[in-house]
Amino acid sequence: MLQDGASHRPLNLLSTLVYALRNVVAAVSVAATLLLVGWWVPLVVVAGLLPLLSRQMQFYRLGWSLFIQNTPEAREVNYLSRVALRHEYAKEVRLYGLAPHLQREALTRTRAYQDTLRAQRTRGLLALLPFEALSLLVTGGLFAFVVAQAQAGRVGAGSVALVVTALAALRQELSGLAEMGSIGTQHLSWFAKLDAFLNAPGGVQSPAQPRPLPADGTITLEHVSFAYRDQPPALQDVTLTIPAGQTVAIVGENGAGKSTLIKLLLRYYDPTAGRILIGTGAAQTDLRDLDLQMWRAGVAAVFQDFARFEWTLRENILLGQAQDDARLNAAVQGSGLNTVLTDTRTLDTRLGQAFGGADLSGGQWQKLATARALYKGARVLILDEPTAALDPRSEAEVFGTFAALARGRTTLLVTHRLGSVLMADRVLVMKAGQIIEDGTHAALLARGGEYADLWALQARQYEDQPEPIPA
Ligand SMILES: Nc1ncnc2c1ncn2[C@@H]1O[C@H](COP(=O)(O)OP(=O)(O)OP(=O)(O)O)[C@@H](O)[C@H]1O
Repeated sequence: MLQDGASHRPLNLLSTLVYALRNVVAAVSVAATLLLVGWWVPLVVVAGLLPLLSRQMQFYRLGWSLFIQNTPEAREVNYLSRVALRHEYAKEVRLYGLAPHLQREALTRTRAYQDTLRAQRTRGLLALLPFEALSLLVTGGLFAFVVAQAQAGRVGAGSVALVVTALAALRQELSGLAEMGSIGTQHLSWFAKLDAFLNAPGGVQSPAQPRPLPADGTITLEHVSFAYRDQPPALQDVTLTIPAGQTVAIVGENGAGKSTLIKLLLRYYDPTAGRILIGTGAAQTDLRDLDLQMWRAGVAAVFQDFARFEWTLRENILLGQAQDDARLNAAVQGSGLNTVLTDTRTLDTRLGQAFGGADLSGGQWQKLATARALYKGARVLILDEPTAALDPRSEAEVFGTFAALARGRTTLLVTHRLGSVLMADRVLVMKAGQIIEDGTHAALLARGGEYADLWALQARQYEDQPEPIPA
């Protein structure tokens, strides 16, 4: 609603004010004309119109409240049309023959909304009728009075014509004023909503007086818990220290809380309880006390659901930073993106269908996202399933690069492919929001716990005779 209004509300508010001013000036001059017949005449006209005007304002207000009530419904319809039209849904929309269903749903919802709107408008208009009749009665009475005066020779025929015109004009101007008043109020309500939105508390904020970034990048979690809004905890009482420069693999079943832990480290959310500290000793600082942009500038990541910017490959890597040829070359080689480049697909090829550009395969996009993270050259590297879309050869090559890249940086690797865990100094096993095992690959295998089970399960899948999956 705010986005839609932004293109026209500010200008419309201004023109509404101008129209309202014009209505006031016109109404005052017409009322002055009527004074010629009698000082009480404009007063009677206004008194006869007031109930109608107040009803009209109510009617316009009703339109606004219906608009607000139906915003969620309008959003549903918008979403349905996005699903029907956007590229990322197209394969499944076609395969499952979704288009007629989407169309039906959108039509049903739009019709329901329009039916409510029509019924409310009809009721509102009918409610105006008695007030309309009252004002006509007053105007008619005045007209009869002026005609009687003319017959008695107290006013001329010209005055009768003047009064008839003035009565109609005054009615029109006052009605216009009521309409402008209501429309103006709607614009102001929109501004009030915009203001509330812009000043809404929530989300993470950078502190007003940030503390300096500690030189040592050790990360400590102290009794950290976190729950998404209205959800059960995704992390529960996690306590952990990751010394600067360590490479840590985080494994565990779906929904265990691995990505949530990463989101907290990037400060997309703050812990619901406990705290995250950066540095060691006296310099140790709560993550919430650091400048947000400064902290994030020191972190590079390849996300599970990395962004596919529909720009050139080069722009996808630089993301607005100045180009450093040596770094760019290292990022292209290190990510395996060099294998994606051809005579016709260079770093300056535009990607994405929106602009008629070329498209990449899932794995090629992933290499591009990796090149972006490598180019950033941060002191913390986060890899959340960074090779999920890569073929085995590319995966092996990219892991070779990661191992080299991880040297000297704190690296967190979230993965389900346990083979890739071997590059890590340490493995954390998560389950139901908690860290249930913590140690080196060898130590965890020797322990014979969850990690050893997962390892054995995955190893069996590569054997010639895998065990049957239990029913
Ligand atoms: N944005 C969100 N809003 C609400 N709940 C969420 C959100 N993101 C994740 N969750 C929930 O939080 C829990 C932990 O999810 P998380 O994504 O951290 O798991 P994960 O270990 O990374 O899983 P996977 O291996 O499937 O990627 C899950 O129960 C999930 O449903």
